[in-house]
Amino acid sequence: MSQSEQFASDNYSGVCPQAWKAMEAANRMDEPAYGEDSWTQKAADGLRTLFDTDCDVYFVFNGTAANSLALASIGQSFHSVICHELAHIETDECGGPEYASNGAKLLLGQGENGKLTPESIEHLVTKRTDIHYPKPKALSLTQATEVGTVYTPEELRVIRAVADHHKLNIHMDGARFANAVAALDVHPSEITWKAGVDVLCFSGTKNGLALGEAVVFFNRSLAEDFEWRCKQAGQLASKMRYISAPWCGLLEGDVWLENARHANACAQRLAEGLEGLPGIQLRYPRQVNGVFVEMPEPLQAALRAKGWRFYNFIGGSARLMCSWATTNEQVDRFLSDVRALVS
Ligand SMILES: Cc1ncc(COP(=O)(O)O)c(C=O)c1O
Ligand SMILES: C[C@H](O)[C@H](N)C(=O)O
Repeated sequence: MSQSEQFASDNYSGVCPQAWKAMEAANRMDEPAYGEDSWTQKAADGLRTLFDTDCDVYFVFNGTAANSLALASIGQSFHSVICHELAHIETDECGGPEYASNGAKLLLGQGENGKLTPESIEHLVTKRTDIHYPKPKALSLTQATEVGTVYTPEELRVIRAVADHHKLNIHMDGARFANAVAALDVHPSEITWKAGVDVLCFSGTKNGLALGEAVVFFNRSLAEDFEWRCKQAGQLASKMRYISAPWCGLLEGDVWLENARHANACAQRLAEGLEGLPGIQLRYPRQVNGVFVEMPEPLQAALRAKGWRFYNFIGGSARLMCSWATTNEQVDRFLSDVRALVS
């Protein structure tokens, strides 16, 4: 399958040139291991500059590890984590968060367009306060959400007020955090620590890296002993520079933001091209790099027969995901195939 036939996932894309160049630069000489290298220092400092705050930064291999270990740093085994019923930590991490925290329970909330509402949070926290109920301790928000929508700074502030009232820490699954920043056109701090987020799992994998997620603790008290947690979980890379150097490639000149803007723009082009075609309607508002459409089954089958790849997610809608590597030509070719099939 060539890149040109897929809208399956931003996880399918290759490494962006800037990250690759930084990887080559890090490959020129030996460097200390286990994060003691100059690239890891540079990448961590770069993220502190980006967020404009003195946060603790750690690099792990993938998003499930980042989410699981970050949540395990917030709550104990007898606690619970409130998340949306469509959250990746619930649907696609194979019990990772529960396992890493030795049993913390996920409490599933609701909300339109994949976003937890303050009311849903309030309900889950207050519906039971007896000793038999796992005590709510953390709130997990996915930004951008699994259905391609974003929490606005104001929505985050309202949720923070509820979290403060119930002494909850906030974890942010930032698998597509860059796309949310690009879509909202805000400074990254506006939708993280200034909105009361305690820890962010910032994905590099979906933003042009081969692998590598940054776990960014804005609430540094939660980061205590996190490196030991990573080591025990097999998430302390000996040659850490091969994760952190590409991160430097993303941070240099805000490549991370350009990659996200491009992916979002491709999704917008796709959504606009699909709008109004017979039998096709958007399932969720297109806000970042994913387009979720209701599409007749025969049309989906015909597109797949032509070699196009995409997942059916979230109630059967087709998810069309764009990445830094998506091209306008690819989008236009898909649209032309769809138009030919529906005419
Ligand atoms: C919303 C979301 N969170 C987290 C992840 C991290 O998953 P992985 O463990 O595959 O890197 C993904 C998928 O890649 C995702 O879509
Ligand atoms: C869902 C799957 O696990 C992956 N996170 C993706 O978005 O493609």
